[in-house]
Amino acid sequence: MPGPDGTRLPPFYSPRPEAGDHSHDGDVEQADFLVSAHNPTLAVEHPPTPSAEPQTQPPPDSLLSPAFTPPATPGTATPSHATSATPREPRGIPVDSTVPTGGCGSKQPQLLETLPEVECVVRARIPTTSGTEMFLHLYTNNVDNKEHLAIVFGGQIRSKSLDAVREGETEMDRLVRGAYTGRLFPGRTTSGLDTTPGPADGQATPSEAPQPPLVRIHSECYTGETVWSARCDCGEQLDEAARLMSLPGNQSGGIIVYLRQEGRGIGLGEKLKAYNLQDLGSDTVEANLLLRHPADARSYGLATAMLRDLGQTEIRLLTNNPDKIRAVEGPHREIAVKERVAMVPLSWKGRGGFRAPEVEGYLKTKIEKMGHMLDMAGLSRGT
Ligand SMILES: Nc1nc2c(ncn2[C@@H]2O[C@H](COP(=O)(O)OP(=O)(O)OP(=O)(O)O)[C@@H](O)[C@H]2O)c(=O)[nH]1
Repeated sequence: MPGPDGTRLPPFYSPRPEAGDHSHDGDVEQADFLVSAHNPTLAVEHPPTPSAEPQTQPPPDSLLSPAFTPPATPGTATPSHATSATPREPRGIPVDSTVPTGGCGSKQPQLLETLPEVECVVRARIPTTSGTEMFLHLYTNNVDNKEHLAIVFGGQIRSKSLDAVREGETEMDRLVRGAYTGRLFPGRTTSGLDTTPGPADGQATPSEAPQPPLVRIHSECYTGETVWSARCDCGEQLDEAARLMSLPGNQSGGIIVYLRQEGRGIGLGEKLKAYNLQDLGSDTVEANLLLRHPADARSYGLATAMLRDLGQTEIRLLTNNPDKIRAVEGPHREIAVKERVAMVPLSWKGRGGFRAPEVEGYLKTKIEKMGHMLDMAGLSRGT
C-alpha cells in the first residue's frame, strides 16, 4: 500500500492524520474524552531564553517511523470544536466493581494479598513526532526483573518514589534521573523539588484534578506494535490511547501503564507458536491451552502499584476487558475504576483502522470466550 509520501509501507492500523482532517467530529468515544497533554505548572527554575517551548509543528512525514503512528495532537489534526472554551465532558461507562451488575462481570480474579513494591528509577521528557510531549517513567519492582513503564501525559502527575530523596544524592543526580520540576535547560543546577521531609514542592494531589485521569493498562505486543501485525488490535489501541490522552481541554492528564507481559504473559516465543497453531485452525484461546498455558497468564498488581506511586486512587480505564477492571483495582481496592471507556476498533466505527480476517477472528474469540465488552455487530460492519 503506498504511503502518503509515495513510499510503500506495510498496511498498518492508524492512518496518519491529515491537516484539516475532521473525521473524528461527532465521535462520541473519541471527541468526548478531551484530555490536555500539558500542564507544566511545576517549574520553579526558568531557562534563560524562551526557546524551551514544546514543539508545536510535526516533523516532515519522511521522519516518521511507520512503526509509530503519533496520536492526533493539539494544533494538528484535532477537530476545532475540541479546543473550544466549552469542551464536552468525557462519556465513559460508570463502573462499580462491588456489585455483579457494576460493569465488569462477576468473576473475581485471584489477587495477591499485598501489592508489589515498585520504584520509579528514572523519568525523561519525550517530545513525540506529533508535537505532544509525554514523560516516560521506568520502574523496577520486587517481583520480576523487567522494566515496566508508565507513559505519563500532563505535568501534574508525579511519581512519589522518583521524587523521594536518595541518600547522598546531589542536585545533579536528581536532574539526571528526572526528579525535577518544570523543564531542564542547559545550565540548570537545581531540581526545584523541596528535599525536606514532607510532601514534595509542587506535587499535585489527585483532588486537584477535576476528574480521574484516563488510564490504559497495556500489555506488550511486539507483533502488533512494531511489526505491523494484523492479527490483533494492540498497536491501534496503544496509538488511540495516546491520542485520547493528548487531546486538548482536559486537566486530568493520562497514564499508559505499559507492562512487559508479552503475549498475554506467555512471552513472544510462545506467542509465535500460538500463531502457528492459529494458522492450523485454533483460535487465540485454544492455541494457548494447546501450549499448556492459561488463556490469559497476566496479572495487574504491578499496574496497581505503579498507579498508586503516581498518586492515583481513582481512574477512568480504557478497556474492553472485564477481568482487567477488577484486577487493577487491587486486593483492597487500592484503585477505584470509576468509569470504563470502551476501545472500539476504529474500522468498526468507519474511522480508519484496518480490517483483516485474522484480527476479526481474534476479536470474535475475545468477545465469545474471554467476555470482552464489545458489540459483535461491529465485526460484520463494512468500513
Ligand atoms: N497468547 C497470545 N497473546 C496475544 C495474541 N494476540 C495478542 N496477544 C497479546 O495480548 C495482549 C493484549 O493485551 P491488551 O492490549 O492489554 O488487551 P486486552 O487484555 O485484550 O484488553 P483491552 O484492554 O480491552 O485491550 C498483548 O500482550 C499481546 O501480545 C494471541 O493470539 N495469543
